[in-house]
Amino acid sequence: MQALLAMWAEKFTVYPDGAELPTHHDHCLGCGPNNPHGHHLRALRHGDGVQAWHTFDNRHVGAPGIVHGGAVATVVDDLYGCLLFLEGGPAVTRQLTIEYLAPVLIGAEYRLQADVVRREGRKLFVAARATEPAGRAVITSTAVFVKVSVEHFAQGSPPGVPAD
Ligand SMILES: CCCCCCCC(=O)SCCNC(=O)CCNC(=O)[C@H](O)C(C)(C)COP(=O)(O)OP(=O)(O)OC[C@H]1O[C@@H](n2cnc3c(N)ncnc32)[C@H](O)[C@@H]1OP(=O)(O)O
Repeated sequence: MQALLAMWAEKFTVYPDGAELPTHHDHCLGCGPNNPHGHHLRALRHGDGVQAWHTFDNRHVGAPGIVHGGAVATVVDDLYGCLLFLEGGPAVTRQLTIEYLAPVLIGAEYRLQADVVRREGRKLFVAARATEPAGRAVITSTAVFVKVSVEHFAQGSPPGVPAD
């Protein structure tokens, strides 16, 4: 676990515009490449924010043909988690809101964008949206993240339980 946390701290560095951002870790539900239930999200720096193109598949279905709202929230939350790589240090979700404006469809590609709206002490106020290729927004979101030290995540590895 300590090695994982040390490796993770190195990910909070400078990324040029357009650069692909790292994953949180291999088994992250949002972006981990080795999580068989995961979304395998890949995010790029886009200006001062992040963007991703994402297609949900049948593992994330809610109503037939339509993505489960919780799966959408997972991806948006993780996209914010990628935005944190541009903020120099980790933070965690304290509040997440999603406006489901139109059904998100299985098999359709969406563009996701997330940006920091403002910083206030330990708090980051962020906003995101997912749009169809033609530009119509299907979801909008806001969230409050609170900055924490890397040690915050050591809570997730109680004695005797492997980190992954
Ligand atoms: C790099 C990370 C990977 C990201 C992966 C994707 C994101 C995630 O899934 S993170 C996992 C889910 N989230 C969590 O597990 C977080 C669980 N919550 C916690 O651990 C704690 O509540 C924590 C650390 C966020 C804050 O704890 P603590 O500092 O004791 O809280 P508290 O002092 O009450 O609130 C912190 C600040 O937020 C403010 N605040 C709290 N709620 C809100 C809100 N809804 N809106 C605005 N501000 C708020 C408080 O007023 C306070 O402000 P200030 O610093 O000015 O006093």
